[in-house]
Amino acid sequence: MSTLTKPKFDEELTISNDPRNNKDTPKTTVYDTKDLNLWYGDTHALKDINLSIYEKEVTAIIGPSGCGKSTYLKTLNRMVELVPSVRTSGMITYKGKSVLDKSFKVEDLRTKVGMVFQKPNPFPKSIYDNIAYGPKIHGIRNKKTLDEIVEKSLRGASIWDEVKDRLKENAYGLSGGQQQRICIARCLAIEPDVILMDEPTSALDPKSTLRVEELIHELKKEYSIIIVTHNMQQAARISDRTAFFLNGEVIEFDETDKIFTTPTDSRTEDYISGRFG
Ligand SMILES: Nc1ncnc2c1ncn2[C@@H]1O[C@H](COP(=O)(O)OP(=O)(O)OP(=O)(O)O)[C@@H](O)[C@H]1O
Repeated sequence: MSTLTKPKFDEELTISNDPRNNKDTPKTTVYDTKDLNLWYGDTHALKDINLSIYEKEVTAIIGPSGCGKSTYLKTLNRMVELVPSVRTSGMITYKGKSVLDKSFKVEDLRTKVGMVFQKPNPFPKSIYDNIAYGPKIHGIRNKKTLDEIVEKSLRGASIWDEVKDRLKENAYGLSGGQQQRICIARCLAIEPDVILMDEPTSALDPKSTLRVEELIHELKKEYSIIIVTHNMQQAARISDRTAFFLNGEVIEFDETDKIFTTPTDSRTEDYISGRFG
């Protein structure tokens, strides 16, 4: 069987006392998905999805094109509602609250759940204003508070040192990799619990990809991260758990090491060893 080994970041070797590494410690879930189905008109895009997303972990979603990865991610923050033909059944809870229930205000959900997209999409504004935008919308006007949020968010996204002397410059003047970290900083500025990432490095060069992967590894100390990726080495490198989607179904969901070394389902094995997809 061809499998991928999971290279360790240096730091992982030093956190063996972390209670999250103790298999006997019950983990807290942020999202629970039960029997979720989703249709775009007649297209049955998600079928009986059951998944738990654990706090302060990186969960990777892998699978071939069109298997429903992005749809699932966009269901978690209700972006999928923007498509008029969408229908759902089943249940998603975020910290016990029913996400798909219309009484859960989408604005409240989005202050807790940030999203980073495949293509870096900074606003055509200064670096500073990109980060301050969300907090301003939430009513923060005090310049000193905004300055602090901007610095903290840019530091959190590992880009402060690169941009601290050019905060008034347009974010479009940055490289693609820097723009993506600005988008991550913009997401951190609203102090979310969860960060959804839809192929966040697929438009980046290998060096920028590594920076973002290292950043994700840092961010999971504070945030729960769900990442859709086509890059199986990336999933193996950075995630704690992996869900393998195929034709709208979750075929297997387990600890990443298990998925990439001893998968239970032969379809998972075929996919991770490159036999299809
Ligand atoms: N807005 C939409 N309207 C109708 N069908 C859609 C829409 N978006 C996605 N679909 C369909 O839903 C299914 C799942 O698509 P989705 O984009 O979630 O897959 P994916 O696994 O993220 O694919 P990729 O890896 O190519 O991004 C596909 O059959 C797709 O054609």
